[in-house]
Amino acid sequence: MTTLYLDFGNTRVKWRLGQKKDVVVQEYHEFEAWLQGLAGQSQITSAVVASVLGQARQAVLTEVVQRCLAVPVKRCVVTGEALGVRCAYADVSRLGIDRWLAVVAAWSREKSACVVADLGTAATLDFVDSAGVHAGGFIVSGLELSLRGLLSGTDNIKPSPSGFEMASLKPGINTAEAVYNGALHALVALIESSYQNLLKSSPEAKLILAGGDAPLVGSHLSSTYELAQGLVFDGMRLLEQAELLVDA
Ligand SMILES: Nc1ncnc2c1ncn2[C@@H]1O[C@H](COP(=O)(O)OP(=O)(O)OP(=O)(O)O)[C@@H](O)[C@H]1O
Ligand SMILES: CC(C)(CO)[C@@H](O)C(=O)NCCC(=O)O
Ligand SMILES: [K+]
Repeated sequence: MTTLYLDFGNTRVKWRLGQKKDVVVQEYHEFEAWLQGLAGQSQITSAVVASVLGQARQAVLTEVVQRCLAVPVKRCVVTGEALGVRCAYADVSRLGIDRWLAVVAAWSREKSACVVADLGTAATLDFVDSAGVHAGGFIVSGLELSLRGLLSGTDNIKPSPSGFEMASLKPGINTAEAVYNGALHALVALIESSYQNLLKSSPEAKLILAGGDAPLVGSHLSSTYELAQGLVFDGMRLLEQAELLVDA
């Protein structure tokens, strides 16, 4: 009995097999070929998907999973309450499933107030209190996307492509530093101020980072934080165990 857990993100697919802890990243253009290969070599008996994609793309990918694996496929959905966490959105179906899974997993683990920052294509911050009440959150552009947005909306910002690995929180003395450091600083400042604010009401609050840019952004934080890259997958397993999944 092995379950394949799939996280359909905006840029890439991530997956985890059974109880394994490592998360593997897959590009969409090679998804079907990869899945066929995996079907041949693993004893997969079911699949669980979490998707932030629109209905049409999600349906196509779900069909690919059903066709390649020929196993029951379940889907994670946001509910008003799950594992002691209460959702802040009035229309829970509008909250991104990745945010919900991360919040449910973080709170189940910590049982304390948390800021959960998922730093992917978009960067999201979600807040949950010590009673498991989700207070909502923020959605901003992730590092790459914020830079791309800036460059596409202006005519004469032309940085040399130095990359975020070189970035720091210092004011830039050339265009590349100004834009890369600016995007990094904006995200770091949002995380720090959000967390410091939560600490005022919940001194035991934790700061938890996930997503592709978590190690880089985390390295520039002065607050103490935990890296939890498998958070969305931990949430998938928790909803599965709680029998909160629906048929895909
Ligand atoms: N090999 C890589 N390819 C793409 N992005 C990467 C890679 N390594 C690190 N990153 C960084 O990770 C970020 C994307 O994060 P992540 O992989 O969590 O998002 P995603 O796959 O687009 O999924 P989601 O839609 O869930 O955010 C980018 O901003 C980029 O800077
Ligand atoms: C914000 C993203 C893109 C982050 O992956 C995703 O959670 C999403 O598409 N959310 C839907 C909008 C919302 O959460 O309010
Ligand atoms: K994500």
